[in-house]
Amino acid sequence: MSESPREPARTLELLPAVDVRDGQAVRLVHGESGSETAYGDPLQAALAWQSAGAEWLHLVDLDAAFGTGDNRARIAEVTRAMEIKVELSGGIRDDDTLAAALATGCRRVNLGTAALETPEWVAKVIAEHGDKIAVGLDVRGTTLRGRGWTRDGGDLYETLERLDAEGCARYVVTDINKDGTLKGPNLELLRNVCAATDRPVVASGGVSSLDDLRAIAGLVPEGVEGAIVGKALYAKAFTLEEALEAVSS
Ligand SMILES: O=C(O)c1ccccc1NCC(=O)[C@H](O)[C@H](O)COP(=O)(O)O
Repeated sequence: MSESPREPARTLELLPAVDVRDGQAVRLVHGESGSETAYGDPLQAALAWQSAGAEWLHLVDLDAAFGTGDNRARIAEVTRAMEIKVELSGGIRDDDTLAAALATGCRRVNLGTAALETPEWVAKVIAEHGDKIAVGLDVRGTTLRGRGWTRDGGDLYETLERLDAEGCARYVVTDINKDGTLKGPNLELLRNVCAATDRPVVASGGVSSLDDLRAIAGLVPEGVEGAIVGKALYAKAFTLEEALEAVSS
């Protein structure tokens, strides 16, 4: 085992996103319910990213995140069909939803609201499941947002310090103001989070170009491990093959 939770710097991992609402792959703007653009069958989207060479899939149950139902069966079907690693997000907040998520065979889950509202439970599952648990730090400014990003949930850096102390293995950091906008990632936020923790960070939200991915890849030595890419792939700003090539050196 390495002394630091961070592995030595290496190639940026790319996680194409499939966000599921009402059974369909969609993209939102700023994560806002009602701002959906639909992109069809989530399984077809996921299989396309896998065929294009992805090693990870970021799969989100938006209905579970918003409390408007769930896509549990669809999410399980997609996860089971994947040969690549899957990170599951959205509405995982208690023993039942965590057990259902892990039973799909996903590689890890991303907890958001629970880390803000039920910190004792999150500490317990971090202790039980180790690096199968990541925490999503979804922020506007430095204020965390939960319940599908609709409610304030405390200060980013105070929460990060607490989760670090509890042994959280990694963080998925999203600037909500950038998410789904194609306005570019918040590199300053990523740098600041990397400076505040020794755990790996997965960047999410706003990627619009190959240059954005190269800029995030430039933060690998500071602790960024991966980047989630949603809208840019669906909008065909670049292909996943081009993205993988751009971050491969
Ligand atoms: O991940 C969640 O739990 C979530 C909850 C509520 C709204 C959105 C949520 N996730 C969105 C994503 O993870 C996006 O797929 C990701 O940030 C990609 O963003 P972009 O590249 O800007 O499309």
